[in-house]
Amino acid sequence: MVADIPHPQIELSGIYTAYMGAELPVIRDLSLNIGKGEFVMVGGPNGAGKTTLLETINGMLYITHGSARVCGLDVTKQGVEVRKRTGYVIQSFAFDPLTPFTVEHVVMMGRYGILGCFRNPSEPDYRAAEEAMRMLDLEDLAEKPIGTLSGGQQQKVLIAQNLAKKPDIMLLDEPFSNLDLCTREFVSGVLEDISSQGCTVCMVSHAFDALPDKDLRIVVMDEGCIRLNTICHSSEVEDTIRRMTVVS
Ligand SMILES: Nc1ncnc2c1ncn2[C@@H]1O[C@H](COP(=O)(O)OP(=O)(O)OP(=O)(O)O)[C@@H](O)[C@H]1O
Repeated sequence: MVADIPHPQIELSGIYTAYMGAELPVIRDLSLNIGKGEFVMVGGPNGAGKTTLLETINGMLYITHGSARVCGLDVTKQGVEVRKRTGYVIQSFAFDPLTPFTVEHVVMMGRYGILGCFRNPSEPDYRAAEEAMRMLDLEDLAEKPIGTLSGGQQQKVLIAQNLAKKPDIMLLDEPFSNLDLCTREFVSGVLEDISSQGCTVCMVSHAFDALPDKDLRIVVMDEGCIRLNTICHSSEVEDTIRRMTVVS
């Protein structure tokens, strides 16, 4: 276990999270503190509750017991505010080939949640969207219809969309799943940059070959609980997670 964080940005204490209509909670008595700007890898076997953890932090799921504070906000009461400050790249999303939006439209959608209803984007919104596209090297694709892009290109657009929000926390569910090694390294570098600028990065991933060359927090889950919460160098992440998830 790792030392306490004096002012955690994500503060979960004894939480239980249930899906609507489900008899039992998926996450059970889970406590986790994450500090501002940390780079966190969440691992564990299929069905361990990793996505459920991200969606709990984001205020998308029903927390039946315990306390959850994110950016100083009570997740159960201020979920909308939490989501304005949080980017969330969901797992394996693919656009319909006929989706009528271009890449720049889709990236700009990242601004609409914080803009509010019936307000047109203004200069700072266009700037944020352009910067996000530049960071992900998408400028040449800006006017292409999103549905005509490859899976990996669409994945980069979704990351850019969330970066355009300028989030305090970036949650990513298997962001590397469609990416080749070179692109994984590139995206990992972008995530490392935003984390060193103070954005907390919390990533679920089964791919360990393109992590930033530094110490990361590793959270290993199983059956809705945290089995390990430690800090180790990225080169040790795969072994650490493998040791914890080996079938006995
Ligand atoms: N919408 C839902 N309604 C009810 N139960 C759900 C729902 N989504 C997930 N679950 C259940 O919650 C548990 C944890 O699922 P979750 O998607 O969080 O796992 P995971 O660790 O992200 O798995 P994977 O690595 O396969 O993506 C599973 O038992 C799953 O069946």
